[in-house]
Amino acid sequence: MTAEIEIIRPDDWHLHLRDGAMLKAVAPVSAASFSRAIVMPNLVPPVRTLADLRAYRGRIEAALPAGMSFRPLMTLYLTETTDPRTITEGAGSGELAAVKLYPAGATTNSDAGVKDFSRVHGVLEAMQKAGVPLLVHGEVTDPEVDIFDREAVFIERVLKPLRKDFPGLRIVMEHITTEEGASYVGEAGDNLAATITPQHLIINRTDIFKGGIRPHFYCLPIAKRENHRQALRKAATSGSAKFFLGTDSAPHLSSLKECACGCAGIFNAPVAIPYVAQVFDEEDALEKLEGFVSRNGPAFYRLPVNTDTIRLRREAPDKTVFHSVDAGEDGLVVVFKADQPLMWSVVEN
Ligand SMILES: NC(=O)N[C@@H](CC(=O)O)C(=O)O
Ligand SMILES: [Zn+2]
Ligand SMILES: [Zn+2]
Repeated sequence: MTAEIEIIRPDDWHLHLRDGAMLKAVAPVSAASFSRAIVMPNLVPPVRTLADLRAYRGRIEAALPAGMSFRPLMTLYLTETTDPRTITEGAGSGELAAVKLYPAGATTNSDAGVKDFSRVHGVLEAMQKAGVPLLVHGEVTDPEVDIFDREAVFIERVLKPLRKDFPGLRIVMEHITTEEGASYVGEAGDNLAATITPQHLIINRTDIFKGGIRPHFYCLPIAKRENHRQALRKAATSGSAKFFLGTDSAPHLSSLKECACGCAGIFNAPVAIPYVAQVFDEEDALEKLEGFVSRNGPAFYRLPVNTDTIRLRREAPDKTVFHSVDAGEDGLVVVFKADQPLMWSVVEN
């Protein structure tokens, strides 16, 4: 049955735009659906200084088609040598939206991340004071810890002690994938929130191996068992303002995913909103969709909600399918669930 809803234009609170030809290919795709995005700093080399951040913001703006309004919210990559004065200055000028913590080696392009947390205490203090959110890739890197347990162990070993040492620090646990993550965030105070991706609401770990290995379902943190997917759906549709959409759209060339040692990252920018709408529809929670995609994120980041709206339509099933985006000479980026018909689509206003 056809249905149509109108919601405030969404934002994406966790996005990888990359650089160069890839940036030019993917930035317009995100800008078509989202008004703003928190842009991840894991370039090679990472975005470490305010000069890096300004230059990268300029390249993003240059990659957007004329007349397309899209505001990149810029982040810095936390390293053991980040200068606390950078935080104070970036927060003061309004250029710095957040700082990203990657435990060294946890995920794609995280080699410059933090190994010894005692070395970033000064920076975290400056962030706490200035109210700058810390965004965490919440997985331990201890090779002894099973990949499916790394998020739950991170909460115990890193997040709990960190929150004790910095009770006023505002933290977003990025791309949560577990029951433990959802309940820890759900029960915590107002200064802890979480992003949830479309893929973790849709696939579980069995899907990664259905009929053969599916490289385009591989991202980090890796999808977990079905009970975890259910817990994430419950959290996202609960109406709690602590959970909001971060697509973690993370484009990699298909040649680097469909190979013997494929990279982690799912590219979902063209289909993120249709899939999230489908999830909320399946959960009978369409009235909560606007909170999750358009209201809870700005509330946490202390920004106004967007003033324009988008319309979403359910057709049964919609004929729209997305296969890939052309990243120039280097090749293609395959879209999440490529070639599958979408149940929902964004219609022009
Ligand atoms: N999610 C991923 O699997 N990959 C991301 C990094 C990240 O968000 O951890 C990437 O940059 O490719
Ligand atoms: Zn991550
Ligand atoms: Zn990411």
